[in-house]
Amino acid sequence: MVAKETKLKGCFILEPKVFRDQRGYFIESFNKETFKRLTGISSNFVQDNESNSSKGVLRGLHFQRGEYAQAKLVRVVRGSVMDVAVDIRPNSETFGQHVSVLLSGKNKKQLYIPKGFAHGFVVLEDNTIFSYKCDNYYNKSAESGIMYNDLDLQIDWKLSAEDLILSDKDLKLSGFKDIAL
Ligand SMILES: Cc1cn([C@H]2C[C@H](O)[C@@H](COP(=O)(O)OP(=O)(O)O[C@H]3O[C@@H](C)C(=O)[C@@H](O)[C@H]3O)O2)c(=O)[nH]c1=O
Repeated sequence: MVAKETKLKGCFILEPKVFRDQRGYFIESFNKETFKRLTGISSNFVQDNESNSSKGVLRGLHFQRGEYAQAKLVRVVRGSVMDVAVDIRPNSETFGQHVSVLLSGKNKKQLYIPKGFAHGFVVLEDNTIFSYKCDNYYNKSAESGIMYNDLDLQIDWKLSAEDLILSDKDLKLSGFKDIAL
């Protein structure tokens, strides 16, 4: 496993070592000790999630408020996405900035998104399986989000707006300036 911090402090791209043989491949998708050694972060993941999406699906930008905030370790098992993490930590030097990373079943990259970020992804291939760990439980009443195309965030989602598929909930999210932090 190798890890590299992004321009956003505490947000890391990780690449597991891939063991290939005649049967296929093997990776350690998460190892608490290795993760701590490479990032300095003592993780305490308590929930694993998985979603399957068609090309054009955009999920996000999501976060949970206050004490329910979640750090996430995200990856793609099959297919590909462009994954986006937005720094919404009010006192951060990079407040409002984002990183975009191509995550795919092929490159096996992972993104560690600390608490205090909004997260979303756009799916680039049909039948994409997205898998992630969270260090806090889902809490419906603490759910919040930012509209994916907010002009202040300037995120290039790669696909044109008419090809995107969003949930009704995500189509009603707030603007970046209107989120209560
Ligand atoms: C996220 C989540 C959803 N659900 C339920 C609620 C709802 O009925 C159904 C689908 O939920 P959503 O539409 O919120 O799923 P989705 O849009 O995939 O939400 C996810 O998006 C990405 C970008 C994230 O960062 C995640 O943290 C999460 O917010 O699943 C849970 O039971 N547990 C969970 O942890």
